[in-house]
This record gives sequence, C-alpha cells and structure tokens, in this order.
Amino acid sequence: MSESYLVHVAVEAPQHSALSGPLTYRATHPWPAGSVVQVPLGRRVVCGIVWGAAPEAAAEEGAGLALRDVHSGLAGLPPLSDAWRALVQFAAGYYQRGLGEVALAALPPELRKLDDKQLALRLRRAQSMSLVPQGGEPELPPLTPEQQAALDGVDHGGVSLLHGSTGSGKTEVYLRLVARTLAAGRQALVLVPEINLTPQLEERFSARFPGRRIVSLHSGLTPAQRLKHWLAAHLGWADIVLGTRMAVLTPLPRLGLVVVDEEHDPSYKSQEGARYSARDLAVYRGKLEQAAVVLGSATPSLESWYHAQRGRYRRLAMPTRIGGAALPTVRLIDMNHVPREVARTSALSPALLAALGSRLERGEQALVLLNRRGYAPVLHCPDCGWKSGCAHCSAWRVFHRIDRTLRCHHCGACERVPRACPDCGNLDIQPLGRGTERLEEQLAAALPGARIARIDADTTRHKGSLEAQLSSVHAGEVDVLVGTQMLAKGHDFRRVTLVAALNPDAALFSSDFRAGERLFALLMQAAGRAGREAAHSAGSEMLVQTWHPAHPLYQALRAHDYAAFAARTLEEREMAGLPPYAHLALVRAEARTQEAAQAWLLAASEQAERLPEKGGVTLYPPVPSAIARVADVERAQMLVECESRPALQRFLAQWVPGLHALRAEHKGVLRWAVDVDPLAI
Ligand SMILES: Nc1ncnc2c1ncn2[C@@H]1O[C@H](COP(=O)(O)OP(=O)(O)OP(=O)(O)O)[C@@H](O)[C@H]1O
Ligand SMILES: [Zn+2]
Repeated sequence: MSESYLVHVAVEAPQHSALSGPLTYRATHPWPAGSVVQVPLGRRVVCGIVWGAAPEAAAEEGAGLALRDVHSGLAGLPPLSDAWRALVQFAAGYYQRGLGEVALAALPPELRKLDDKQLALRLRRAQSMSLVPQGGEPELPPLTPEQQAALDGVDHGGVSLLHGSTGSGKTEVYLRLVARTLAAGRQALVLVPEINLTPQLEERFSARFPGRRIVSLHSGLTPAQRLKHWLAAHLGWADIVLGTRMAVLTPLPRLGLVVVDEEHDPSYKSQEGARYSARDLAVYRGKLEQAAVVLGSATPSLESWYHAQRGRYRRLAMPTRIGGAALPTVRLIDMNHVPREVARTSALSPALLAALGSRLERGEQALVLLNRRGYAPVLHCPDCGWKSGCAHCSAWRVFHRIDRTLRCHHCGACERVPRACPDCGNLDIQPLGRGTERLEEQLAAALPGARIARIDADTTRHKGSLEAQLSSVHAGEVDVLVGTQMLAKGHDFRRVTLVAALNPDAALFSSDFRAGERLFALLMQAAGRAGREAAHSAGSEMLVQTWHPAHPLYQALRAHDYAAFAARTLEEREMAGLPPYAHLALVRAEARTQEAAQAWLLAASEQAERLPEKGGVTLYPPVPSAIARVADVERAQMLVECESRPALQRFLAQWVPGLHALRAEHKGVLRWAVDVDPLAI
C-alpha cells in the first residue's frame, strides 16, 4: 500500500453552510501547504487549497467517518505562500466569513477548471507575455521638493499617508517608489478605485517602465486574461500589478510596495461576499510581507487621517500643485437669492450661466456635475398626484427620455413610459426634478453653439466608450462636459477651468454619518479637476449651488481646508461615539416581509444577550434599511458597536457562528450577512 498523508484543505463552503474552517482529507501525495487541489465534498468534486498537514489525531476524530481522498491537484503550480495564506486567514476571521470562501474567491475562476497539462500551457502563455517595449530612456521630470520629501519619508517603511493636493503630483511619487522597488528586485502592487476611469494611468506606467512586465487585475478582464495576469504575478514574472480592490489578494512572491491611490474611495470596500476593505487589507499585508504601504489622497478617509495624527501612519504632505498652479476659487451660489421662477424652471442659476458663457468665450472647458442620471428622477401626474414608483422596490422609477423608459435603478425593472397617467388617464404626465439627461438638454438650450457632452453610467455602457469620450475631452473637442461623480475622480483634465456642482445639499442632512465626509471628498476632488494647467489656473473656479452657503462643510471647501474639515468632523464623531472612535458591524437580513427580517435580527440580539462575555458591545434595535424593499425583498439591519476593535472581534467570533443555526429556525429569512466596518449605514 502506498504511503498516505493527512492534510487540511480549505474548500469553498459559503458562510451560511457553517463550514468555516478547513476540512481533513487523506492524500497519497504529500501536498505542501498552499497547493491547489480537487477534493470530494458531498457528491461534488470541488477546488480547495491545502492549508497544512493535519495531525494524526484528526484521523482519530474522524474515526467512523472514513476520511476521503484528495482527488487530484496542480503539481505544476507553485504553492501559495505562507504570507498569502496568513492574509486570507486574517481576512476570513476579521470579516466573519468562511476561510475557503475567501481563499477560493481570491483565485481566478479559470484556475479551478485546469489540470496539470492545461496549466502548463497557461503558464507558458503567461511567461511569454510581452514586456513593455524598450524605447528611449523615459524622461523623468525633476521632482519638486515636496515630492522628494515624500519619497524620502516612505523609505522609513511602515504605512505612509500621502496627503497631496489634487494636481500635486502624487502619481509621480508612486512612479518613483515603484522604480525603487523594482530596482531592489521586488514587485509593486498599485491599487486604484476604478481602473477604467484612469486609462491614463496604465499609459503612464508603461511609458515609465520599458523592459518590465506590467499586468492589470480588475473585473473588466476576460477570464483567460485574468488567469494569465494572475499567473504572471504569482510566479513573480510580472513586476507591477495595477488593479482594483480584488487585486489586494494577488499572490506576489517578491512584494515590496503597495500603493493605494485615492485611499478614501468607497469602492475599496467590497459590497458582497466577504465585505472586506482592500485598503485595510493592504495595510495588514504590508506588515506581513515587510512591504512599504502608501495610502494616497487629497482627501484621506477620516480613519487614515486619525491614524496619521496618532502616529500609526507617517503623514507626508504635498500641499502645493505642480508648476505653481493655483487651486480654483470656490464660489458658493446662494440659491435663496435666485428668483423662485428661475429656480423652478432651470437647474442653472444666472451666475452659473454667466460663468459658463465666459469660459466658452475664452475657449476653456467646463465641467458640470449632477449626481443623478436619467432625465428626471420621477414622473408625476399633476392632476391626481400619481408618481412613477417601482412595483418591486421602495424607490421611484427614473425617467430616461432617450428611450422613453421608466427604469428602477435598484432592481433594474424597466418599462415603456405610459401614454397617460395609469391612475386617472390624464395625458399630461410630467417629469419632476432633473437628472443629467435633462441637464444636458437645458445646457444646450442655454448655450447655443456650445459642444456639450455627457458622461455617466448610461453613456459609458459599451466597452471603450468612456475612453473615447474622455479622449475627445482631452483633445478639446468638448466645451461643456456634463456628468455624474465619475467625472470628479482622478482625471488629469488640462483644459478645464470651471467646475460646477449643482445640488449637493442633500448629503448635508443624510442619516448616514459618513455622508458629509463623502460629500466633502467628492467636492474637493471635483474642484481638483479645474485649473490643473498652471497657465490657466489663475482664473479657475468651482461653483457650488446651495441653499446652505453658511454650512461649515462649504466654508472648509472654500478655504480648501481639509484639515479643518477633518478636525471638526472628528470632534463630532468623538462626541457621538462613532468611527474612528468606535467600531461598528452591521448585521443585515433579507426576508419576504419586514417583520420576518426584523424578527430574525431580534432573535440574533437575544442570542447575544445569552453570551457569557459581551465585552462592552452595544446592539441597537433592528430597523428597516435605507431602501427597505428591493426586488420584492424586505431588508432590515441592526448595528453593533464597541469602543474597542479587539473586543468587537472577540464578540463577533463568539456570536456569529451561532447565527447559522438560528437561521434554520427562521424559515422566512432569505439571506443574512455581517458587514464589519460598514461604510454606509
Ligand atoms: N515633478 C514634476 N514636474 C513636472 N510635472 C509634474 C511633476 N510631477 C507631476 N507632474 C505633472 O503634474 C500633473 C499632475 O500630477 P498628478 O496627476 O500626479 O497629480 P495627482 O496628485 O495625482 O492629482 P489628483 O489627486 O488630482 O489625481 C501631471 O500632468 C504630471 O505629469
Ligand atoms: Zn425596483
């Protein structure tokens, strides 16, 4: 009989099946930890990752239950490293998910389907991926003193918070850091919020690193590309990985640097499965692998800012724009002074129209931001009061004029616009409020002859369309660009001298405690798109139409004073006992009825009361979620709060496993999940 070994294997078992640790299998081959294998699970054969050798005792425990055999494995794939497994193990524990779920989700799906022969072919392809062509020596701009100081600061290792104004040249700092990392024979991981928003970035990296191999990892790749790029990273053949949040779990044997650009961006927090924060995992990963971590932003998250103030992160400041360009003058347009008639019929105040007109005359570009796509957020009947509600959600259906549809932005339901009011037959149903489509129309009417373009999720659905639209903006073929917040992020527009935000007030009064922080970041970033070219920066402006010009948030914006905003907001958070002074988890439940969802949460909180050690954790009563019903499913949530992060972690580790069993007693509950460090509540 051949020799046999016992191994622990992490297999994919969703959290809700309550299988969260690795399972024990017998193997005829001594699979090292980190090997990718196929194992039987129930009646299926599933992919798993060997987590380590299992002690002999595991066989005895399973006595009676015959241990099953590892089916096969990828002998040709170097095992996933100890550091990688430690990162995954941390993520699974911290975010309360199954180990196998997190581990397997981090692998490219194509990998699971391969046998050794197919793998060998894919490896050859990955190894022969082209390098950035050798051109002339890339031209390096001389660094500004601030850039140089930032670069030197990172040398001390650990985590650095690069707080650099919009247009201060953070990307150049990243490029130099990457160059040093490669020179030291190590790999660099550069994370960005949304890669398709920054096609320029890939070009800048390619131009800078001839002879190197750069791969991208994001959800826009084909499965085959994703596998190839992942293999190149894992085998150490790629020097630079540019990716979105999912790339934080890419195995990199020689990792030396992790950059998280726009570290405040909400898209770093996953909204499904293990709801991890890629930024927070990057920080943890840096420690595990002795890699420098750089978090960059003009508007850092208050968490990162707080850590920097307390000395946990090194703060590196670059307040000055490149070339001495000035930040735009922020002008608040008090909508209380706009005649009511004007405000009712147009989204554009006279002051804004005048500003747009004079930019046009000078041949400069303007950016007009409105965070609502479609033509109007709702249709209504002035006779009977009917409104275009969604039949499946607690939300309105948005009027899209282009194809005359009413679309729900939550469940996706779409119908033709009715000819007449469905309730009273009135033929004159009207749009209420405005979205980007209607704004585009109003701008065209108000600025005859202007070349107006709109960029939002509707105009960029097709692959390549965003790139095409952006390049026509860069080429100066557009005078006024209308769009949603996707325009505010990261773009290096050279000809824009005016940015306008139309109605940002709603966030000032949101029940979500982070709404103000998000709004401030968005407006600062938006302002950052104006006047980036020093030659035109002097007269550059940001206009904000508001009914609350005296609000401190707008006053801080006017002064470009992130630090003042942060200080005031942190003070409020401390008084209210909110992050970063407290730590939160949100338990969400979905059911056919709101009662069933809340009943389950209530039972869960009763279960918490019975735990021996609650460790200072507070559970709040269940409440309906902000949008209570989506696609005919009712959603409720319950907030869990604790002053200490470790105490919250200990509590969750005791409490959450028991909730799986509780679910079985509540048949009406469709889904539930714990969101640790939730972003929106
Ligand atoms: N040392 C330098 N000398 C000359 N030009 C530079 C230098 N550093 C950066 N630049 C240029 O300045 C511009 C702004 O830099 P960059 O896009 O890196 O800013 P940023 O800090 O990332 O801004 P944002 O936060 O708004 O995205 C770019 O066009 C870049 O090429
Ligand atoms: Zn809907």
